Amino acid sequence: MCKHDSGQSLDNSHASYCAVPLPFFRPAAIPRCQTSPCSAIITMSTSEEQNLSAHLDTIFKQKKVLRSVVKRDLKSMDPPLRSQQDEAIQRIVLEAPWFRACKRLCAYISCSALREVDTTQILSHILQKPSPESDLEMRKKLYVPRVEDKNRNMRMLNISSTEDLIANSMNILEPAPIDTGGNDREDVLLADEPVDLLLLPGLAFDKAGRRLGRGGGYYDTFLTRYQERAKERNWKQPLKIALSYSVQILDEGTIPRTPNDVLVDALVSPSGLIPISPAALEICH
Ligand SMILES: Nc1nc2c(c(=O)[nH]1)N(C=O)[C@@H](CNc1ccc(C(=O)N[C@@H](CCC(=O)O)C(=O)O)cc1)CN2
Ligand SMILES: Nc1ncnc2c1ncn2[C@@H]1O[C@H](COP(=O)(O)OP(=O)(O)OP(=O)(O)O)[C@@H](O)[C@H]1O
Repeated sequence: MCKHDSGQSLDNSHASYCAVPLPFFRPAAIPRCQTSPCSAIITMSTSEEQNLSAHLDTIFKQKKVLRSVVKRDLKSMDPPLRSQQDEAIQRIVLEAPWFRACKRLCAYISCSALREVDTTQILSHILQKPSPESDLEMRKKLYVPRVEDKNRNMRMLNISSTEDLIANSMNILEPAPIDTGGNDREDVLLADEPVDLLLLPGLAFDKAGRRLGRGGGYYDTFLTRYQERAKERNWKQPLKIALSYSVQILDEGTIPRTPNDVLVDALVSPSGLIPISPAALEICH
């Protein structure tokens, strides 16, 4: 479990769930994890189930409203300011000791139509062809997202070149499941070695680690699965670092949260790294 410097719990099962507390809502009755067997059988009466479902509906509606507000703000961002922030964020990542030291990572392929923080320079840096004198040890292994279906299933597959990418139906570049040699690409959830770092996209964030995604549940599902695997194998948990324009950082308490929402460890904004969890505070020292 992570603790804020304020002492607030960052454990996904214990932190507060939503912006608007509802008196009938009983967090203890919520299944903690829907992707792995639960240790306790939770029984709810029909009326409790109805209350829970109504409560979750309210949160999803609040998220939907917030998404449209943030999308509007992103749309009205001045293009030169956006480029300046894209540059600053990528420079901060590329120069950071936690990025330089990382050996394996998952990162998103930014989509300009979605007005996401650009990752082009970060990806080019990782994928650049090694010169004869460059140290092979310095190379990083990169995994990028591939949406498998509309049921929250997303895999992170290994690529070694941007030529491995093709646009999907949402016009986001992603890898084909088979490489040019006819082999299955390595799936990070099946890999024998852990990743150190996850660079995450999102629509909005706060300084308590909350993250508002695009509503597909892909990232929260993937993060839960990966963290379970790391726990089973006694691996160090990777740092979850989200890249955010200034306008995407909202006041604490504004982003509604359900039990499935995974908190991030830190944000990179144009003004620098914003550490949130103890693991992130550690990398600052
Ligand atoms: N660059 C990038 N890759 C990613 C994600 C992402 O957020 N960014 N994903 C993260 O999950 C997954 C894809 N999920 C996506 C979910 C929604 C939309 C999208 O276009 N949403 C529209 C709204 C569509 C609607 O409401 O019907 C939008 O946000 O404007 C795109 C990707 C995997 N790859
Ligand atoms: N770990 C999970 N297990 C089961 N369902 C999940 C999980 N994570 C999210 N979901 C479901 O996915 C749907 C979308 O969730 P939500 O609106 O919170 O997505 P999001 O956080 O915006 O998207 P993303 O996770 O892709 O960034 C919801 O129905 C939610 O209950």
